Amino acid sequence: MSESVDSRTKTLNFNIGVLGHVDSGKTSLARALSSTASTAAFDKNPQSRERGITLDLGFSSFTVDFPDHLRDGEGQQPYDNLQFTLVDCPGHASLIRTIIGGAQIIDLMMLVVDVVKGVQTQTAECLLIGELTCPGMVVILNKIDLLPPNKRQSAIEKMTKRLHKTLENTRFKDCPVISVAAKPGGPEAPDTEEPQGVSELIELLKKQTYLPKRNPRGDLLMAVDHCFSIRGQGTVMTGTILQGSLAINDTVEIPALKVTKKIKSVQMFRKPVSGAMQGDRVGVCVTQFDPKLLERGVVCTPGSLRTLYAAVISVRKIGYFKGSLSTRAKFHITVGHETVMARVTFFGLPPLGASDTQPPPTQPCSLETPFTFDREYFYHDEYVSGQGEGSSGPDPEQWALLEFERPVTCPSLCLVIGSKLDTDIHANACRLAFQGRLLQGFEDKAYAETSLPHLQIYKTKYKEGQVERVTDDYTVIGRNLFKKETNLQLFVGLKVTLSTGETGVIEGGFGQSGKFKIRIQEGLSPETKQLLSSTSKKKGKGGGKGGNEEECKTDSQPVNILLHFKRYIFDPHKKMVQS
Ligand SMILES: Nc1nc2c(ncn2[C@@H]2O[C@H](COP(=O)(O)OP(=O)(O)OP(=O)(O)O)[C@@H](O)[C@H]2O)c(=O)[nH]1
Repeated sequence: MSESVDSRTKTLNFNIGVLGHVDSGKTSLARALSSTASTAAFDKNPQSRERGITLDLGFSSFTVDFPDHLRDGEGQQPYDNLQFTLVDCPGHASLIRTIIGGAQIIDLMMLVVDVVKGVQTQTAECLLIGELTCPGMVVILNKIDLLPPNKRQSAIEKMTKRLHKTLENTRFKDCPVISVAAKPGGPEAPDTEEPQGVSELIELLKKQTYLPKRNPRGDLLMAVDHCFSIRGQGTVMTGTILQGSLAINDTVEIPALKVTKKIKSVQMFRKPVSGAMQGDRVGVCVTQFDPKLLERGVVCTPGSLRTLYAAVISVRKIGYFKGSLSTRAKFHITVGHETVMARVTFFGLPPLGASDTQPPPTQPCSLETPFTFDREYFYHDEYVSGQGEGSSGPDPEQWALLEFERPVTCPSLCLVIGSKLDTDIHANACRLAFQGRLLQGFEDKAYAETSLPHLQIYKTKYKEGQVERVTDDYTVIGRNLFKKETNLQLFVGLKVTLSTGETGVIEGGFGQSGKFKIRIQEGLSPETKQLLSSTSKKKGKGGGKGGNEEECKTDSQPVNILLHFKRYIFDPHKKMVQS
């Protein structure tokens, strides 16, 4: 390792996400906390300043002494100091895609709540995103200067209690709540006005810091959030290394542009370094390309990411989502760092007793072993289970097939969030619908024919009709099972059961009105014949092959016909199989 890398490894970089409802004071707080601003910190985007809201992720950092509790057993500290990188996420509801992307690179989340307004819609969504993506959280009650001094303490205590109640059923039920005034006096106040509670907050953040797992090995994956060019030098991409490491002279791929580039230099918070690894926030200068082509995206080891047209994911419903998860419906799918529309087919194993032909999968899904589907699975019409509050990890019982509207580039096993972003943002409703992990991706456009030969998703259907009349001891005519327009050919050969116990096989249609002929293999029992003839018996005019035999026509339909079959929702071979 070179000297500069050695000196770099002495600083632990810890990423803190700043999330919360619009205008809760996230940017003000990041500004109050930070000493060193990176390229995009503090709403430098001119449009952002014009609109007074954060439009993109902002990054800034400050360095503190290495916390005592992170020293090893002998009192040695593995790093010289601790650098907090703040990832200021936009609060506006329309920017939720950016928030989800930002949340995936953080080690700790600061949830900023306006102490006067309490938990608002986006506060709740951010809390949920934090639950899905982030190991720890600190709640910041901001704008305490707006509370009258004589009631301040009691108001803070009341709000803290309320928040703990909100967090009761989440992973963050014991998380600390601290109050501050990031910008006392608001926008009109002079910058000389000192923020309140910020040094206490820094102490709290130090206490909450843990040694994040950083692994320099494996393929490189870097989330790029900004891109610009430097005349005469090249194009700089800034972002966070999510996986692996990089070094000067490495060749990296930019999958969105389908190009590879050589790394010319690397910087961490304006200091040149020769390399960086997982968890580090870097600026990487590569050989020139037009920065406008890559506003956001990923950079990786050449060939390590796949472009997927479809995927199978583990899936769990988000308890706060009030809408229905209808299968074959379209959802916004955030997969890795991209959000695209996809058609979603939910499926799971058959409920116990529903089928005796479906053994459980030999290889339950896990984060380590990609899942392969080698048998048929039961299909759920409407996905209803998983009432938990968005806890992470795959649900071994339920999956979904995603068919993307445009191909996505992502790492395997990455987080997937399904949402209904077209829901009215003023509707005060949670838009995040389900979460999961990507288990199997399909790179082939014609995946249904080639890549998914074994995945069949079906639905068990029950239909009930009635015997209309008997034509002979071995044949009855049924009705009310199919519509006039149903293609009866699809049902020929399927087994039916009569409510009197006999079994039969659908032989074909009878006439034009959806009636059908059933062959009773063992023949009708005398009791059934009696039943069918007793209700209302008319002398037939003869018909069918047994034209000379007695024909019975019933008016009150005493004998029902039960048909139980599998209808395939997804089947590359498009066949219909009876269970
Ligand atoms: N009185 C008072 N006003 C504050 C405080 N902190 C922030 N503000 C004001 O609240 C408004 C919003 O602050 P920002 O920091 O832009 O809020 P934000 O959460 O980053 O906003 P978005 O990123 O657009 O969601 C600004 O007018 C700030 O001056 C505070 O502690 N007290």
